[in-house]
Formats: sequence, C-alpha cells, structure tokens
Amino acid sequence: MPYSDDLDIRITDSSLRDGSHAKRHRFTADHVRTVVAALDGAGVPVIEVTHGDGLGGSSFNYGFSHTPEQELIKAAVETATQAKIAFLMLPGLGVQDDIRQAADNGARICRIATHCTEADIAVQHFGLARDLGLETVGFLMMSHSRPPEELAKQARIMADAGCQCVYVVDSAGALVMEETGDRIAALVTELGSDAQVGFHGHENLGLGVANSVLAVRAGAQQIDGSARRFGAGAGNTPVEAFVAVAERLGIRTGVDTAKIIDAAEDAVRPVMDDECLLDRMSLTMGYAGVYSSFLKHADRQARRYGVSGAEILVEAGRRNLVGGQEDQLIDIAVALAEK
Ligand SMILES: CC[C@H](O)CC(=O)C(=O)O
Ligand SMILES: [Mn+2]
Repeated sequence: MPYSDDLDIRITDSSLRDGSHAKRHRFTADHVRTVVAALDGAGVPVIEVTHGDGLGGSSFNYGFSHTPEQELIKAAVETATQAKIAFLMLPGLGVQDDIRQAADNGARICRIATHCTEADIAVQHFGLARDLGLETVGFLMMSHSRPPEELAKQARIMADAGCQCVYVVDSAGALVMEETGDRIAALVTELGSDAQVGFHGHENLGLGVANSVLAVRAGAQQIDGSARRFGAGAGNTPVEAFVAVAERLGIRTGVDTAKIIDAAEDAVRPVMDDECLLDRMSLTMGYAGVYSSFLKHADRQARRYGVSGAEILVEAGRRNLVGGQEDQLIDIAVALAEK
C-alpha cells in the first residue's frame, strides 16, 4: 500500500542523528541549520536530529555532545519549512522528560529504539508520545540477529503500545538482500493496517540501497537514509542514491533527485569530518554482525591498547554484544593486548 496518495514511501534522513556517531557527537547549531535547510529544500519530509545514541546519549560511555541536543532540535525546527523534525530515544538512556522537552521544542516524531528482543521496555514511552500528540516510530535494532517471525512478535508489542510504524533496523549492516525482504514481509503480515513498516539500513556490506529497494518491494512504507551515507560504520543507505534509484524504479518519494544530490555534496559533506568508508573495520562489522556505532569506540580502544580494531570487532560479534555494552570493547582490547 502506498504511504499516501502522493507518495509510495516516506523518507527520513538520519544524517543529523546517525551521523552524530561518525562526528563523535560534535554537531553545532550551525551545522544543523545548514543541513536542515538543504534537506528541507530538496523535499526530504522527515529529518532526524539527536545525539547518535538518542536523547540523553551525551555521557561518558557514549561520548559527550558538543551542543545540547535540545538546542539542536530547536535549531532544526526553526529552520525547516516543510520537513517534520524527528528525534530518537532509547528507553533508559533517555527518560520521559526528555520526550516532553523535545515535543515542547517542536519535534513532531518520536522514534523509540530497543534491541530487537526487548520491545516491551518501550511500552510506556510510546504511550507518553501518543498522549503528547507525537507521531511514533519503533526501532527494532540488530534485526539481523533474530528470525522474521520473532521480529514480527516484537513488532506486535510495539504496535499494541501505540507505535505507528515499526522499523526493521539493520544496525550492523549485516542483512543480505532477501533477509531484509523476508523480515519486512513478516512484519507487514503481522501488523496489517495496525502500523506501517520501515527499514533502516547500513552500508557495511555495501547493500543499503539494494536492501531498501527489497524492503519497499516487501511492503515497507518508510525508508531511512543519510545524505552522503553520514552515519555509523560505513554509514547509512545513501539517501541521494536511494532517491535516484527509486525515481528510476518509479517509486514516488517526493524528494527532488538533483537537489538531494547537491545537498549531499554541498551541505552535508562539509559538515562531515571524514567520509564514512567501507573499509576493513566497517566491512568486518557487516560480516561479523556488529553494531555499527561500535566503530569509533573500537577504533579508540585499538589505538589505546595497540591491538587490531578488526579483531576487537570480530570478538564483539562472537559475544553478540548489543548497544550499551560499549565498555566490553575495552575488556576485549585488554584481553587481546595480554595475548
Ligand atoms: C541509538 C543507537 C543506534 O545508532 C540506532 C541505530 O541507528 C541503529 O541501530 O542502526
Ligand atoms: Mn543506524
């Protein structure tokens, strides 16, 4: 079913949230204004702005923000003329008051992320977001790690709690083609008209665009990407490439292809410290099924202890580490150094 009369799918750009991981959370209000103006001008309907780990993410464990994220949200809301501003939150890291503040600051969409087996921890947050009149999105992170039918049950918990679109989130960039489509199809069957289904991809195996197309073909109505792939690991599905491919396939996104290509190059790239690369580290993450936001943490510990970053990531994959277990990367590095 199309997203609306005019659109087959709705695109969310995550460069000002997932890109925060790659930028080590150093966004300024000026960065936000520049990027939002360009994305908004290209017709991107939703722009996500938060610390990489969501509301309340600014901390010793995850990395401190340069600018308080509520200030960034305000700057985004003031700049956007048509785009809705979304924010991400992980229950426990962010608290309910953070949601209230983001709503007061003009954000319209609340995206609540849990590990893909833990949807029940988000129930009260979806309730609050709906009470505040926010649109709701649920993120089932590390979706490659569980089979489609299990994800569908978790999606049902989110939908029953008031979530209006549940995302299959390929946090590790580990899903390969039909593995994406099968997961989306399972959620679409489970949720029917109770909630939409979305897909959030990462580029660690170079499949962000292809997986997103398969997600749409399996019934996804919302797709995430980041201009210039600005995101954790090898980055997210490049939104400008996805828009171009969608246009060629006759999938209506409402985003202007030429303008989003320019926005990625002229507005987003200058804000990035480095390109998000498909290199040894990020490819290892996709191959070993490791949470993309571990990249910078693993890199830091590798330098600190003089060990191989790729070996840290392989071990993180073997241990099935999930978001929040960043400190175990230090244990792994220490163990490798002692070997
Ligand atoms: C909040 C952590 C994480 O970056 C969310 C996300 O984008 C993902 O799991 O891919
Ligand atoms: Mn992500």
